[in-house]
Amino acid sequence: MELGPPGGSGPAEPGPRLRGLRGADAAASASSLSRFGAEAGCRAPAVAAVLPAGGSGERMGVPTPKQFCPILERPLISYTLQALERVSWIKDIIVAVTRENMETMKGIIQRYQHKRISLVEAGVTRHRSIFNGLKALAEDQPNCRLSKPEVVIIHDAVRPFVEEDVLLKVVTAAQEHGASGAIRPLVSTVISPSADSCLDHSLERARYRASEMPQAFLFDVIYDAYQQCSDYDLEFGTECLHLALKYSHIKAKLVEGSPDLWKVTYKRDLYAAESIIKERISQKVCVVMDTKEDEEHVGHCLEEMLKTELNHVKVTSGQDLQQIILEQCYNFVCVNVMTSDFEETQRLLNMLEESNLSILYPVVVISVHFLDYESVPLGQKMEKVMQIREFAKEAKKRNILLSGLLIYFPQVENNRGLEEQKLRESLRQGTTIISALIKERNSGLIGQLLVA
Ligand SMILES: Nc1ccn([C@@H]2O[C@H](COP(=O)(O)OP(=O)(O)OP(=O)(O)O)[C@@H](O)[C@H]2O)c(=O)n1
Ligand SMILES: O=P(O)(O)OC[C@@H](O)[C@@H](O)[C@@H](O)CO
Repeated sequence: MELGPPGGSGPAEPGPRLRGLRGADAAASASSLSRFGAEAGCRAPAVAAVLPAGGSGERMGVPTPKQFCPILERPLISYTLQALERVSWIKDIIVAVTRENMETMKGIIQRYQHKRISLVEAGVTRHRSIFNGLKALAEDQPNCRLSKPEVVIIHDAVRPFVEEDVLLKVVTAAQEHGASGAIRPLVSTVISPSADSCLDHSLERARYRASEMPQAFLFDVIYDAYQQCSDYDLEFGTECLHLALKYSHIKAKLVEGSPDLWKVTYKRDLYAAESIIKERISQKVCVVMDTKEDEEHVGHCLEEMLKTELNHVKVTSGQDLQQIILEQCYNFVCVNVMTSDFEETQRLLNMLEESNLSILYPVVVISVHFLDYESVPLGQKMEKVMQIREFAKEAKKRNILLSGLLIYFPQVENNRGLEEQKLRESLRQGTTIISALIKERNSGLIGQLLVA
């Protein structure tokens, strides 16, 4: 049993954070449990979490255990850790991993700056892994440096989409009832096959629920249950709530969970998880441009068109860029009018590097150049614009996906009406390209110069 850095028993740190961001959501999170405590007339409980992460992921059908499979080049388990670290009232997070994966796990903790994590050795079954995690928190263990919690959350490491509200619900229900677990409606009907694989009977689906995670327990309830557990239960059991009922005679309070609580089990689940993450980080876009320009400025035209494709488009000239980065916007459109220089874009890339923003998620940066590439031969500008490939190689090392986009901006007024129509068409095409780059986050397009 190997515990991680002593930081686990220290004050709650909100995990990976952007430089300069006070734990705003950490403060909000801390108040949620203490607020509950006040309303319920009791003090907020000390809470720890145990994450079983010692499986081999056979049903995923790939050599890498699914908890370490990458999503947007980051291991799945890191998303789950991040979700729990957002909750500042969870003081310690115990992760059970196999001895052979211990170094991998330590590398993930270091690279993604996870906090409050302690590692224990997993067991040969999920229940044994959970039991090892609980032992690390029990005070009756030698070399125990973690304080015993009043309430312990148990959550599969391969369920990355867990929010504070459901954690708060199961913890407060466990405080009152001794145990609690998230449930979801069944999608398929449960049937019982006969010995010759024919239908024996089926269950009335509406009367049953799927047991999901997170679950929470008064620590002594679940620890006593595991200590009394039969080897059969430890070997073949899959339900912690059942152990609390069978050995501690506690009937868990069931809490309706959200659809996102599902467990990543098959390869399709990994694709689904990646789509959800991409969708979440593609919502906010920041357009960096000279806002002193008048409303007719092409940058504002682009802004208006982007608003038809993307939900939250924010424009800045640069002053509040630091705050926008702190608010975790992962998509930036840098507008350059009649120049193929990259000063503005380079300035943005430098700020992003200093912020650590791209540690957890790939940041998309699109360097947009409004150029009259019909009347002015591109050759005069290509050598500059082609620098984007070099910039993009360096940016990729920092998980920043940089692409270039040329938007036609006619300067010779032969036929005003036709030129304006061409500009609108190019703006529309440019908007479609920007939206696709943000939503797809395809690292295969970095350094490419796209033409609208
Ligand atoms: N000996 C084990 C087996 C499973 N788990 C963990 O329990 C969680 C849920 O288990 P499951 O989805 O069954 O994971 P695997 O056992 O890895 O999957 P499979 O059954 O497909 O091999 C996972 O986070 C898994 O890593 C564990 O800590 N120790
Ligand atoms: O490890 P398995 O995937 O076999 O089973 C785990 C699930 O049973 C478990 O996560 C929920 O049902 C809640 O107990």
